[in-house]
Amino acid sequence: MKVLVVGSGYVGLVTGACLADIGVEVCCIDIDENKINNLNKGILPIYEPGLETIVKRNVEGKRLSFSTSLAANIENVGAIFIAVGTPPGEDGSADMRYVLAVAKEIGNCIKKYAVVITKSTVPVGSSEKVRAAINEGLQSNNQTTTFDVVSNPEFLKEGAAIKDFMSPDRIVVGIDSERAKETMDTLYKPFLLNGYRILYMDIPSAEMTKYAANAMLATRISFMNEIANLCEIVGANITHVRAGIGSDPRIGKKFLYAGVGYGGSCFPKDVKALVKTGKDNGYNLQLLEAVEHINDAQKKVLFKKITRHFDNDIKGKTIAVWGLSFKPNTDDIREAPAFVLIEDLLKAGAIVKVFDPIAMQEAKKELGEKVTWCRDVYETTQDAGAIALVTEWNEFRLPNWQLIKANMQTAVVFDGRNIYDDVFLHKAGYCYYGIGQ
Ligand SMILES: NC(=O)C1=CN([C@@H]2O[C@H](COP(=O)(O)OP(=O)(O)OC[C@H]3O[C@@H](n4cnc5c(N)ncnc54)[C@H](O)[C@@H]3O)[C@@H](O)[C@H]2O)C=CC1
Ligand SMILES: O=C(O)[C@H]1O[C@H](OP(=O)(O)OP(=O)(O)OC[C@H]2O[C@@H](n3ccc(=O)[nH]c3=O)[C@H](O)[C@@H]2O)[C@H](O)[C@@H](O)[C@@H]1O
Repeated sequence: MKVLVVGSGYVGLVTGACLADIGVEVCCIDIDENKINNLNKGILPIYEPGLETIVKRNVEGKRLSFSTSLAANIENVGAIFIAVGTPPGEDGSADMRYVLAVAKEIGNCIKKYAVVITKSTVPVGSSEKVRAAINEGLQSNNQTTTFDVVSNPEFLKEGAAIKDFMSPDRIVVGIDSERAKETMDTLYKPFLLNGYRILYMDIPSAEMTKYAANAMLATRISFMNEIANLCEIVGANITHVRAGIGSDPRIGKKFLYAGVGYGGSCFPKDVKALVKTGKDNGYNLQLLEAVEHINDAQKKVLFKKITRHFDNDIKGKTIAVWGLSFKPNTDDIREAPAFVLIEDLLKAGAIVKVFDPIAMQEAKKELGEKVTWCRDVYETTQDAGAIALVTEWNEFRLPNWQLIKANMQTAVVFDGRNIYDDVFLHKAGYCYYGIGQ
């Protein structure tokens, strides 16, 4: 089957590359000419472990191509994935403009039955809007081509996207036609070697499942951050508490790490969008409003600890910030907690030296000359009064603490992800602050 993937960002590229890798003929479309030109030269717009190899293999195998034109590539296509962005609008709702523009374009040029699959994260009711936009395109061209719409939200995590796509826990498919189900079975069954995990359901339930999943995960994180903050006040340790509650299988071990708040392109925007969907329907999602407020406050926790340690005077002090991406193994800096910390440090008059193994190029676009860009963690600590660990990259886990201490004016570590052993660092002569301990 020939497939189009519209939107060659994170989700579009991973979807296109993974489908090509099982033998499907895929063309990835994007309106960003620069992105497509680069992809045609083998330059990827994102850093994602393993993706470059798969893209290269399938381009060479002539199963994967890139283009700016949907119309020029639509002939004999059996399925079209819509994987464009749905950023937050000013009122927090998901901005559907890009999805609907693609739907209309599909209506303008589709000549043969195809299944139109929404992979972008979209609010309940959006698939009907997609259907209407395709029909609008068809009518304005006096066409009567038949098509089906399907909701197929994506659950991949950045940094582990290939594994998540190739070996998914589940594939959620919202559907209202048997013919479309055949297409979805054909495309997805090859990925389900370890059992049958396509969950078919009605379209609104599939759309809601995506938001409910992200909102649940965000809730767990805010919950743990609140408990961590209370642990600090009452003298408990969140690391022990996490182990204690996580070993109950009803709770589970994953996604219980307290830290500096969740970031990324999805949790913040999807929680906001779900709250807005509630409001639009006369329902106040109080829990999720609290989840968002707690997260905003948590992004300020390291700054508060730093200023408290230095008696509210960090003017002229150098602070070494380790990690800029919103989590390790990605260069994505969207809503990354590091930027909230850096802005607060700069406002308070601190000198900020930063290092990230992958995200520096992206971060430079945001921060310009406001901070000192360093080649490694050691350079950040030259004359520094403190280290603030924000992103838990592997290479930050066991640096040469002796060397670092010799560089620093005062040996203080603020560990925003609880990756260091406080006893070990105390012995090494450091003053250590974690989260919730
Ligand atoms: N990034 C992630 O890890 C995940 C994202 N999602 C959802 O998937 C959707 C896409 O997210 P990302 O891939 O991160 O976005 P992105 O911003 O990386 O990529 C979107 C791409 O769509 C292109 N585009 C916009 N309008 C277009 C049009 N009319 N025709 C062709 N291309 C067009 C843009 O140029 C851009 O390259 C969002 O709804 C997001 O919530 C879902 C799961 C994971
Ligand atoms: O809809 C999406 O886009 C995706 O959003 C998240 O994936 P992602 O944003 O890539 O990253 P996560 O690994 O979920 O981390 C999100 C944030 O939560 C933080 N986090 C995560 C786990 C934890 O225990 N504690 C914690 O603070 C991370 O540091 C990061 O800032 C979901 O995990 C994916 O399933 C979903 O498909």
